[in-house]
Amino acid sequence: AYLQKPGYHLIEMTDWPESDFNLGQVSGLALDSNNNLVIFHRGDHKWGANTFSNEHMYQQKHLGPIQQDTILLVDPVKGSLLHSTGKNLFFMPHGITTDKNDNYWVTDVALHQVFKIGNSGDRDFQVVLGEAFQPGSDKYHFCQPTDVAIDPFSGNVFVSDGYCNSRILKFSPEGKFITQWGAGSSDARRPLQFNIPHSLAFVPDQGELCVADRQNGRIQCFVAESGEFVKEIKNDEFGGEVFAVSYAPEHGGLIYAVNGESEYGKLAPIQGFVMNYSTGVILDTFRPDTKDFQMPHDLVVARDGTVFVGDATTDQVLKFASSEKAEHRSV
Ligand SMILES: O=C(N[C@@H](O)C(=O)O)c1ccccc1
Repeated sequence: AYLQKPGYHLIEMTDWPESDFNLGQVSGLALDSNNNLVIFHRGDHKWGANTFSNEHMYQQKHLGPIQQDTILLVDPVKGSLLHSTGKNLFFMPHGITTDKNDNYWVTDVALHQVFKIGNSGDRDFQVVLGEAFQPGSDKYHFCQPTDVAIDPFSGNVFVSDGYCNSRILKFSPEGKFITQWGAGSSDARRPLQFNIPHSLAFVPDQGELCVADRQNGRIQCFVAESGEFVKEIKNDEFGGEVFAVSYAPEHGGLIYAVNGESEYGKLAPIQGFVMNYSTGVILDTFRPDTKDFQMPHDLVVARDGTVFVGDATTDQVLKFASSEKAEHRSV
């Protein structure tokens, strides 16, 4: 019940991490079944204005795949490196999640593909969806897919597709197409319209899937089984763009989000939000202690309530804990 107590507030743990991970652009974060932190980053590859053609074709194949390990497993308390993998596999990492066997499911916006890989990083992908470097919008092609979420009960796989397709697809655990929903538009009033579905969060206690509808500056939630629209969560404090969303079942259900700088300029401070899932009411906002967020790109919430945020411009992962907990720490 720490949330209801006055004085609850997430503050940055400025002494975390203890190690320097030499991160590139941090695109995705996940947690494994031990609540270890998984970081998906781009090494020396950067997504800039000329990285893709107007037809969404990746322009830097000649650079080859990223030579650094792109998937890091990190101790959430100390911030020490436990394991790293994923070198020579990816060109432009984006989203990452884990399934109940701690396999990694990732998206690569340059490859326009989704992969399931074992956490030992063995090169043999267990599932590959999409055609390498080939954007498309049928059941077998994506266009800059942004994230993956797994239903822990059925093992079904959800893909947010993406920068240039504006839809959600659902696959079986083995990667067999089941269904899809959504359409593209910047019409921020109508349900099922997306303008960059950018991040996914599965809500296990409701059997729902929430989507950060980035350029529409809102979160849309759906029945995971059918894709039926359930609700929209939108707050003026989002300022026009919502980059990432994460869910925690504690305290009746909390949904977390980070916003982004709107294309119309900085309409609101860039920060994290803690919201009551059923009402959408903001319970807390949080931002770094000293340096501002630049492009908070993904976030995850650990079982103990600590929050990790990956920033794709400062190339950092920041850790936040409730001030009460932090006070215990400082004693
Ligand atoms: O949004 C962009 N990138 C981030 O989301 C990301 O790096 O994933 C982007 C869009 C156009 C050009 C360059 C970058």
